[in-house]
Amino acid sequence: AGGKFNFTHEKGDERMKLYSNEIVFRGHPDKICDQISGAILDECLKQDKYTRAGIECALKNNRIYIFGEITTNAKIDRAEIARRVLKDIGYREEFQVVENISEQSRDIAIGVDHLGAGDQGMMFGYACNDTKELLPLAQVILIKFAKEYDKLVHINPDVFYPDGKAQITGYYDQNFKLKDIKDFTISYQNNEKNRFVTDAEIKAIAMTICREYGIHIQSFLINPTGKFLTGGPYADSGLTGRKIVVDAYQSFANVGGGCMNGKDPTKVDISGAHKARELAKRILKEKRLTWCELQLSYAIGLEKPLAIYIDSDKGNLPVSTNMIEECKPARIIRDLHLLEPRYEEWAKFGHFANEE
Ligand SMILES: Nc1ncnc2c1ncn2[C@@H]1O[C@H](COP(=O)(O)OP(=O)(O)OP(=O)(O)O)[C@@H](O)[C@H]1O
Ligand code: MET
Repeated sequence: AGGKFNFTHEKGDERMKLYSNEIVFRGHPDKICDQISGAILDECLKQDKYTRAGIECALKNNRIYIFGEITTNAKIDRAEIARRVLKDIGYREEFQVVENISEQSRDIAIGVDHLGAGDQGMMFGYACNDTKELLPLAQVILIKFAKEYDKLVHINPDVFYPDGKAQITGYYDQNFKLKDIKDFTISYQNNEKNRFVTDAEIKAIAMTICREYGIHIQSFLINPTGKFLTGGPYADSGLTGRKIVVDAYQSFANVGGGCMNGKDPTKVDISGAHKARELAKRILKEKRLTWCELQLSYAIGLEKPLAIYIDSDKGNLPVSTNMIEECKPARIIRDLHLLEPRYEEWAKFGHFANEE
């Protein structure tokens, strides 16, 4: 097992290196915006598979702003969708919605209508043999933890509130294999009535998940300010696309910079990223690699990717002509079924958290 980081140790130096990764919970303000963007896109795609959308949200206190570009024949109530998402996450307040949407620029549409990429940009895909999910172990642990926390919020909403996040600072050996966790940092919003009991419940969840992988947690840092009662958009405003690292590989791979949420798949920020992940997994298995990282790049309006770069523990790997064909946006959309309405789901715990 291992990852793309290969720590060189001095001869006889057995010390482990420390590396960290993080996740945010479904009720984190930025993640709320990601899920609303995804949910609006899903509703549009259900009714009109030719929908073009770049939907962004901002959230502060009880007001949600929805803006961006949507060209669709779908008849949807965006405000209602936003309120439904907030309720599903566990927010019980009334939210005001402000909208400002226009159609996609005709100048952009010309290129996309001719099957060209919806934007320029770089997208990275990554896979490693740490886990059966082909993701780094510390990432898998945090995804499982965030999913368990989400269950707690729904089972016991008067005690556990939706906002929060978690971070692992792990000890890694020279093959970049997670050996143990130095600090499991957890910030969870709660009613602050019985922290002794609720902290114990939270710790038990983390320990149970880690035990499955033979990982020991040396120390917990729980709500390190001492208190986390005020949360959600009352403590921190939210924006779509501000958690792009959580959405992808939680710091274990490079980041292209584009957001994957609220964008229809003619936009390569979403389709290119999912294709890069699929190719990384495929190449990893075919070539029995420890890790594989792939970069795709596109120009707006052009069909073929400008370049594909494949890196791995066995060095750079060649790119086939077939691979370039596969990476044309229309092929990706068809092959990966990207017109299915799964975008809200993908925004919840990261885009690669629910792969079959
Ligand atoms: N017709 C056009 N042709 C080429 N470039 C355009 C066209 N119209 C707009 N642009 C440029 O593309 C930019 C959009 O790129 P940007 O990377 O900000 O997109 P995004 O997908 O909304 O955001 P992010 O990548 O941060 O998630 C616009 O701000 C503008 O500079
Ligand atoms: N928001 C734009 C759209 O709707 C995409 C980014 S600008 C190239 O197409």
